[in-house]
Amino acid sequence: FSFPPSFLSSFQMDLIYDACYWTLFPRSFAYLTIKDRTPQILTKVIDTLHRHKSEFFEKHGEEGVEAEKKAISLLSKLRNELQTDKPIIPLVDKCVDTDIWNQYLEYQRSLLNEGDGEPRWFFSPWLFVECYMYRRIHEAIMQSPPIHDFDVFKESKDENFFESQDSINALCTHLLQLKPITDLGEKQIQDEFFKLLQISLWGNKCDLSLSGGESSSQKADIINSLKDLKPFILVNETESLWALLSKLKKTAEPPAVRVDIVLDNSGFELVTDLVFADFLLSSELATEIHFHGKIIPWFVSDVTVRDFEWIVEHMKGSHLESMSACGAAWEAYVGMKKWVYHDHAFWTLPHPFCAMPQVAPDLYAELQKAGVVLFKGDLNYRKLMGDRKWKFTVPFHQALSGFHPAPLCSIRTLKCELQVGLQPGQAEHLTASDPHWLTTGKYGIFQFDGPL
Ligand SMILES: O=P(O)(O)OC[C@@]1(O)O[C@H](CO)[C@@H](O)[C@@H]1O
Ligand SMILES: [Mn+2]
Repeated sequence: FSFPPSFLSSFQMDLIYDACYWTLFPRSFAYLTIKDRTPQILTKVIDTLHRHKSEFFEKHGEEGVEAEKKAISLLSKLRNELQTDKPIIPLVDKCVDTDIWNQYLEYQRSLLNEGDGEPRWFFSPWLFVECYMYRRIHEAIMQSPPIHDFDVFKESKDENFFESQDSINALCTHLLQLKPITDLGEKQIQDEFFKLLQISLWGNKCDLSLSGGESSSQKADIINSLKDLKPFILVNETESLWALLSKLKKTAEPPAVRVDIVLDNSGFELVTDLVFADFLLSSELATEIHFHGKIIPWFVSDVTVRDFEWIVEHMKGSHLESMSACGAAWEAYVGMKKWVYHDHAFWTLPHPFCAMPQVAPDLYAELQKAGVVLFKGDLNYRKLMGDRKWKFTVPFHQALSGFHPAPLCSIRTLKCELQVGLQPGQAEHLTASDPHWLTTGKYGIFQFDGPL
């Protein structure tokens, strides 16, 4: 396709360029994601369906095999649309979010109307097309009953969990050794708080969409690596979170502190989040934890309710003692409603979070009940920041564009070109020493936006 597209005036080009990350700029990370990574993920999905053919037959007979063929043909069509830069077409399924998706596509169209342009795969905001791709995978499966609830990414998520067993067990052993946590001194509780928070941060390295669906499990000894990893935390505002939680513990009236965690990836990362959540309860820094996950398979490794339940169950059933002890405790937390799992269609829409009060007021009201909300991962960061091309030194609060349901934190490793809240010169310095610092997941941030 021609670049830059001939129907755009240079004024429109400037507007688009400034607004957010677009897929049209060759060599940008956004462009490469759509060009290389997403077709690879689609091919893997098709292959997964192929490999489950006999399972579909055993379960559903000939109908199952027909459904598998249908899903594969829809997915091949999708891959072809992407690779030949076709226009983005409306969804045709009938899910709770179908209309909102199609309205959003209409809105994208209206932005380009003047130049008679149309949103296409390589001519759209990156966040929009990338989310759309996963929504179309879901549509293909949904339209292929009786295999409509097959999770095409389940296998890789479960594999990540099994491959990380040793690290998981070491982490659980560490947590159990601290108990009863209320017997520890204040200083030790604080040290462990920072430690487990950093583990949850580095757990975010293990996502499967950056690796094109290839295995990305945790094999190293994470607890003993924290010291070496510390210099890679570019913004570290963990002290502010500690200060807020210790204050709430002393002053909350009635004495209840709710912490919400907007989850990212299943497998090792989810376990690090659950270990931290367990620590918050056991140290009485929080009295209830609310988790938020996705309603459909998303960005390969993101947590759905099935993954959440599967992990707790497999932890409990593990032959490794520490894992099974943690699994049993976690199942009990769920039973006592000290741990509550939520999901909401908003998390799998393409909207930035500043649109939440309008698009999903119920979810916004839910988050307002929290003492603090922790957002895990890179995609949540992109949505918090509206996937806009902010200057590196813009304050985190400003880039949130008014999104502030409660005090909040972002805990993410850097996997896209977006980063705010850096010191003047910090980005330039990083670029000089490590040109790919923004996209490899090697660096992390812990950013905090304080009380209302
Ligand atoms: O949200 P996560 O799991 O931390 O990361 C998801 C992610 O790998 O997907 C996109 C690339 O396809 C990137 O924006 C981002 O790095
Ligand atoms: Mn993810």
